[in-house]
Amino acid sequence: MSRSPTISFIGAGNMASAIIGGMLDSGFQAGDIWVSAPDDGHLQSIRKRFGVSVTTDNRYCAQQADIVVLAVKPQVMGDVCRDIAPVVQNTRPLMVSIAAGLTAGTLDTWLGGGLPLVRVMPNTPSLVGKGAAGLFANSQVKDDQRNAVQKVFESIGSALWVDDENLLHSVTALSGSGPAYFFLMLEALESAATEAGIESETARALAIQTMAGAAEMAARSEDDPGQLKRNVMSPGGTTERAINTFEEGGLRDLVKKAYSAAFERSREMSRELADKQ
Ligand SMILES: NC(=O)C1=CN([C@@H]2O[C@H](COP(=O)(O)OP(=O)(O)OC[C@H]3O[C@@H](n4cnc5c(N)ncnc54)[C@H](O)[C@@H]3O)[C@@H](O)[C@H]2O)C=CC1
Ligand SMILES: O=C(O)[C@@H]1CCC=N1
Repeated sequence: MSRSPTISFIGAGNMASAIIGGMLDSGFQAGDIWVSAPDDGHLQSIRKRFGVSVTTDNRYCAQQADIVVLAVKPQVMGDVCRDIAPVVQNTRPLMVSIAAGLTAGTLDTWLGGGLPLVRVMPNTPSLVGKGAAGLFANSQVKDDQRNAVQKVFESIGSALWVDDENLLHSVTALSGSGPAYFFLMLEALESAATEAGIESETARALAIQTMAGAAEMAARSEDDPGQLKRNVMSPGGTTERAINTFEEGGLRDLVKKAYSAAFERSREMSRELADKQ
């Protein structure tokens, strides 16, 4: 693929929008991108927002592409794959699935077998070029295809390959679902501060800047997060009180439980969805 690849997205929702928005910001061309979905608000909004080509015909969309990104909910993936299978068996693009839980083996069966397929677990901060994605390639994927998909996901954040597909359950529980964990923390902080009397806009701005600043420091610092935390905790001061409150309230156990719940749900989905569709 020496020219820019044509990339088709099947599905026009949150994650497709985040990836496309990030790609366009980093220099990919709207003219190289196709999107298909039922004629709903998603499809129209993606067309208006990004100027990409859209269609309600998944087969036509898939036919345009060197890379087909499957960006529908796992529950409808079986129908979508079986519908486009005759087309992609003929054109043989690189297939990329971003669905949680669905294994490369299940997808390959639905797509008629033998196609190069990469599973990616991305996340929504891809929209602002700060995504974190885990990638797994099946044995049909050639080096140039691996490089092409890496280029897409590196253009919107970091892209790390895993050799064992099972590790994608962990990636899902960590960085796939992870943005929501931090948004929850923002919500909770904002509401605590608002109840204590700060205007909600001010509270939100301070909380967001604090989270962004802490993340940037953790990324740049040679100290581990524990040390960075201790640097804020003046003995007998305010942070110490708050951190003790978190520890006594069992925050670490709660985080472990939430992580395991997401991990187990990812495994459960791979079994359930393979049987059902
Ligand atoms: N939202 C997130 O943070 C992440 C989502 N994912 C995965 O991305 C995939 C999409 O998730 P979201 O974007 O959040 O869902 P969404 O519900 O926002 O988008 C799904 C899209 O699929 C379209 N669609 C429904 N039926 C279709 C069909 N038969 N043919 C073509 N398009 C169809 C809908 O119109 C919609 O545009 C899921 O498989 C999910 O597991 C992966 C990582 C993160
Ligand atoms: O909640 C979900 O199932 C998807 C996968 C990771 C983030 N959203």
